[in-house]
Amino acid sequence: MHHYVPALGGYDIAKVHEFAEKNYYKLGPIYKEDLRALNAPGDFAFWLSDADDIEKVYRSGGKFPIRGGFDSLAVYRKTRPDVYKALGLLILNGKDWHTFRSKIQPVLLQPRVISNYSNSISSIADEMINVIRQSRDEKTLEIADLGPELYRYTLESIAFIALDKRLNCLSDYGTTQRNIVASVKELFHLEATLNESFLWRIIGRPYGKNWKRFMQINDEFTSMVFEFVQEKIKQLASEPVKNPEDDVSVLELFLSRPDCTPEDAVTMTMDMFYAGIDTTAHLILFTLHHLANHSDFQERVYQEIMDLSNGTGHLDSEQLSNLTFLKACIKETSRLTPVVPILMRISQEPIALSGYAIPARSFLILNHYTVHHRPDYFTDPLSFKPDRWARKSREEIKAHLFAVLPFGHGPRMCIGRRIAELETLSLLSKIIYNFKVTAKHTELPLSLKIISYPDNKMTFTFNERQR
Ligand code: HEM
Repeated sequence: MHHYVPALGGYDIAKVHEFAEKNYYKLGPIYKEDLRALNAPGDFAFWLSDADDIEKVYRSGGKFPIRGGFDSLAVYRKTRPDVYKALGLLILNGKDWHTFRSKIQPVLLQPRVISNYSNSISSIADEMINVIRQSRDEKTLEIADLGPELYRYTLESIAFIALDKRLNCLSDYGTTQRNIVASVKELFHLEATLNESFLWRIIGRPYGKNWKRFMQINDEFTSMVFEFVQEKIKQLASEPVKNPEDDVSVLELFLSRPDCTPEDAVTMTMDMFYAGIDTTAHLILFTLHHLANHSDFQERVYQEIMDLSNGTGHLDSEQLSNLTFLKACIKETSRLTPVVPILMRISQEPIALSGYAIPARSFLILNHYTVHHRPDYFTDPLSFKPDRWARKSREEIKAHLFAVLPFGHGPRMCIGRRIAELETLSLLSKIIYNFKVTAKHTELPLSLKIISYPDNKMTFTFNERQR
């Protein structure tokens, strides 16, 4: 554990995925860390880099798999019982988690509900294409750092899906919008920074300047979302009840459930802001990086878009789901440079892994990052090869089904998966239809702050395609 002591321990916590990979080669597919000095809910962490073990852990979670994380957010939400009557999906465990998830899952994971948004997300993606055009350097056609621009797209999309509300982060990017985008980004970083603090673990609560700022931003966002939800409740009271055949928003669906309170709707929306902005932006960013570095694959994606759209570039939700080669590129991106490289479960019962007896209440660290790069699972593992996900070659290489799971697995699987996929396919298909993209960097080093962040600015050049 001493490895993690800041400055002295030698581990850079932001590079823990790289240490874990080195440790796999030194110590094997399972090794243990002593957490007793950390006041953690479990005594030991077990790092797992074998896909069979990972499968066993996912399958042994039962109805209520336990996951840790978002500890600072949990402390904050407990200070606001006026709103956070339930702590939300990111934080809850056990039966309370299951009760909350049962209200939300039928809305967010239903394909029809999310595909209803495909036209709106397509318009938001069109606005993002304009942002790209306008943000380019006039002469070089380069955008020095695409990341911050993409957060505008993912925030706008999530706000629209969750709240039925356009924030105008793309078309009318004024001071208010800039503040919202900056605060959302800061929130996630603060959560990660606060949770890394050694002292927090010892004294049992977050503290200091970062904590104050974290509470302030959370308060501001909570009030904003609460207001939107109240507005919607008023609107629903004054407008006739919609025909169930009509398009109904996620917020209306939440509010129309007898078991879902306005506070539940606020909590879920806040979770969507937390978990749905940086993640999706990074998946788009990382995929674009690989396509920009492989012009042959980029051309294949372009041809696929041209074929499916009859040259128009416009694809409906069904056509988007038929972009099989682009989907393979996204999957290969998730393997090589995952947005969520490491996941976690807390064991509820003793479990045997790689021949060892692991006690209950242990942290099981699902080290997908290392699994993704193991040469015995993937030939030429450090190369970007989307064709390995084509149905035929997948059968040939017999990729372990639990090796690459970008959205997790089982009852706790990402509840925003369908939204993330819609946003990602919609924007990437429009980018590749409109531009030939090249990248300044060939490497993509990542740092971990709950999810992966690129170490460098992501600089791309966007040349208009000639048709
Ligand atoms: C590319 C984008 C995304 C990736 C890679 C991603 C990945 C993940 C992963 C790996 C988990 C944990 C699953 C597990 O423990 O088995 C998760 C959970 C979650 N995600 Fe996502 N996610 C993405 C986008 C989104 C979006 C857009 C939303 C919001 C709508 C969202 C909301 C959530 C929530 C609320 C949870 C907690 C679910 C629960 O514990 O019941 N995610 N996500």
